[in-house]
Parts: sequence; C-alpha cells; structure tokens
Amino acid sequence: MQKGLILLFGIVTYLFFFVAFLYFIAFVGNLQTTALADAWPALVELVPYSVSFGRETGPPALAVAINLGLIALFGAQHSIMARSGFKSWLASHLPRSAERSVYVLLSTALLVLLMWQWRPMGPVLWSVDAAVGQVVLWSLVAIGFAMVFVSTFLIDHFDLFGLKQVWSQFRGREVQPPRFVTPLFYRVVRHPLYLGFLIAFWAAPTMTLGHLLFAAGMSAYILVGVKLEERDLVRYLGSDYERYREQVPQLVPVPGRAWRDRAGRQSAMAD
Ligand SMILES: C[S@@+](CC[C@H](N)C(=O)[O-])C[C@H]1O[C@@H](n2cnc3c(N)ncnc32)[C@H](O)[C@@H]1O
Repeated sequence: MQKGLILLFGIVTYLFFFVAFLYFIAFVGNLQTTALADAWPALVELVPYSVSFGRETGPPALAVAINLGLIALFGAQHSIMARSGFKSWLASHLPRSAERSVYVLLSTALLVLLMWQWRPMGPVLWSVDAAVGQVVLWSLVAIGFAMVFVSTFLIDHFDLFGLKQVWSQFRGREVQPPRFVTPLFYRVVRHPLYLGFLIAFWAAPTMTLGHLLFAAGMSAYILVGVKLEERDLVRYLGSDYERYREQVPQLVPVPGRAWRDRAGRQSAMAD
C-alpha cells in the first residue's frame, strides 16, 4: 500500500512539474504577444500572465520588492534543499525514495508562486523588430530551452525528477545513486542545463524592465547555485571532478577545450 502511494506521489509530482514547466516556457516567452497567440487566441486565456505583460504592476518599489523576494525564495529553496546535509535530514524523516520527489514538488510550487505573483514591470527597454533579429532571438530562446531539456536526459532525466527512485522502491529494488557523466554538451561546458536557461532568459526580443530584473536575478541565483553544486561535486568525486574542471569551462564554451579523459566519466556520486 505504502509503496503504491509513494509511486503515485512521485508520478503526480512529476506531472505537476511537467505542466508548470511548459507554462514557464510560455511565461518567459511572453506567449500572449507572439504569433502563436494570434493563431490560437485561446492560448492567451490559458497563459494570462507572463514575465513582461498580463497584470497590474502596482507601486514600482513594491513590485521590485515582491519580484526580488520571489526570486530569493526560489533560489534559497533550491540551494538549501539540494545540499547533501539537507537531503540526509529529509531522508531521515521521510521514505528515502520520496526525497527527490519532495524536492521537485516544493521547487515546482515555488516556481508556480513566482509566475502567479510576478509583477510585470514596464517600460520596454529594447525591442528587436527586424525580421532577421526576431528569428535569431526566438531561435536562441528555443535552443536554450532545448538545451535544458536535452541536458536532463544526458544526466538522467528520471533520476533528476524522482521517478526512478519511486519506481525502484515500488519494484523492491535498491535506489542506485546517480552517476557522474560527461556526454555531448558536458564535454563542452560543465553546466549546459544552466547555460540553456541563461540563453533562454537573456535572448528576449522584447526586453522590459521586469524581464531584465527576472533575467538578472535568475542569473545571480544560477551563478551561486553553480558554486554550491561544484563544491558538492568536488567533495563526492575529488580528483575526477578537479580534472574535469581544469579541462572544461564552466558556462562559456572555449574553442579547442573539450573533455577527453574517459577515466573520469562514470564515477558514482554520493546520494
Ligand atoms: C539541475 S541539475 C544541473 C546539472 C548541471 N549543473 C548543468 O547545468 O548541466 C543538478 C544536479 O545535477 C548533478 N550533476 C551536475 N553535473 C553532473 C554530471 N556531469 N553528471 C551527473 N550529474 C551531474 C548535480 O550533482 C545535481 O544533483
């Protein structure tokens, strides 16, 4: 009975995340202002709020405080809950196999809160109207989100979102710790998933003050998150990760620098 409930919890949490993430793409891409919304007006009702448009800003100082508070809350939850000490504490209070799903559930809840309460702030700072510019920037937004999606599969999509853990416990199997891997994008930069987000956040054809605040705040969180994540990875993997760090740039690809060392590619990481 308990096994089935944990599995159901993991699946429902994953679906919640998946729908919220699709909404997030529309939120960042200001779906209401795009040709897609012209073609399917019902989409505007489905996604009424976006990072730049869709609700009253209110007093500017309050809007800035709310927006920064939402980003800080999102960043703090991710940074604290992803640390090994917190994971162990949580696993001692909950079934270990549900720990990742709890993380995904809370992260998604805070993402939904951010999108729901975000105050779009004018004015438009710049807008690229030329057709070529629009195509380039929209392509970059799509490439950024595609990099995020593909990177989750390069690491282990189903482990990252807790499905592997709840399925293993349902089948009565031991939950295997994730493995350190460096395929494809991970040979070029150490954090392609975060790089994908940075590209998608900054390549906006229409940049409002609110979008700029969002992109800057999320970028700051990503840079802090990278530092904390690498500290953990060095602790788990020691010289394997140190060598990887020496050869592969963090976020900005450098021509001629790529990971070639096969020895460090499949180390087990502490759970
Ligand atoms: C949201 S993912 C982001 C991964 C990576 N920072 C990126 O931007 O592509 C965070 C999880 O991925 C794990 N991770 C980071 N690099 C990894 C790698 N090369 N192989 C396997 N897991 C990795 C971290 O330990 C962490 O649990």
